[in-house]
Amino acid sequence: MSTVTTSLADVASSEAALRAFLHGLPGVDRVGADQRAAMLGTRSIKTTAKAQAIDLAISMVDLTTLEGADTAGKVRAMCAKAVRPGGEAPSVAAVCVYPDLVAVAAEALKGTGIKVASVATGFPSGRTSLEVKVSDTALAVAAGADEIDMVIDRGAFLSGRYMKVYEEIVAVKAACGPAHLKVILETGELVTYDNVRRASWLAMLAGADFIKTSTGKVAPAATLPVTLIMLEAVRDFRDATGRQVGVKPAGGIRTTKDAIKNLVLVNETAGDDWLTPEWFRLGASSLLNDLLMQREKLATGRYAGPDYFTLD
Ligand SMILES: O=C[C@H](O)COP(=O)(O)O
Repeated sequence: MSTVTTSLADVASSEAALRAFLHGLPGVDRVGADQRAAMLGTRSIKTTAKAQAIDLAISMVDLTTLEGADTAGKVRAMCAKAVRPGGEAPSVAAVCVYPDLVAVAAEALKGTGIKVASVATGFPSGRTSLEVKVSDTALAVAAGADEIDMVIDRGAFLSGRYMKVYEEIVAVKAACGPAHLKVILETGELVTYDNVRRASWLAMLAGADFIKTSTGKVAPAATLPVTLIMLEAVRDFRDATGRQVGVKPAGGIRTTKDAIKNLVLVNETAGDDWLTPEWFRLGASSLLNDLLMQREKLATGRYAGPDYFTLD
């Protein structure tokens, strides 16, 4: 049952209306969120369910490299891994790179069905003009990006200039054209859980197709309580508007245990409508290796040799 009952039609008609709506959202019970996330994180699952969960998690991975030292060769190698991770494992959902490497990834993934995601809008700080953000986005889409992972203006958000944040998301969404837009809230900088809920709603009201926790450059990144709050937000947003929005925790998700905790959180919070790569992604640079290692262990009873793929 949605916790939001006001009409959303005029919510963004003015700064005052937007502020009133966002500050009118129910407050987040911090202790409750931490406790619920911790409790869900303790859920164990049966072996067969674990094998299925591992393959589902693999299919949800946005395999990511976002380093200044990235090269075309590294991206091509990562794309090969994305297509055939190993054994009978499924392909990942997407490859996520910087804008200047989108063309390399698009070429490498042509015809595979794996999406090309590009960060944009002055990632990771976002500290640049809207003109540059829109241009950054348009160039990434023109180079072949199917998805854009943008960052919000955290300075504007934290100083209560919500309309600036809203209007930037609207402008970047327009520049995306056919590409899907993931909006990175950088929750590690938002200070409170109430701000995570507000930023989630702000991004969805502005047209986000996905809301994403983090750039992976700020700690803490994808914590379970934050992901829980964002899953509650997309659930309530769909109840209120009928539109489904995806969730992507990213940053610091390293182990199969982390991944399965996230899947339990999705199922128990938003429901199984989100338990697909279309509506839930795991943004990670090294998680895939552990998923493959645990997959091998489940299948053969032993860990494979040291020839696992590393992005480093
Ligand atoms: O968007 C994805 C993140 O940058 C990946 O973070 P990670 O390197 O901690 O897995």
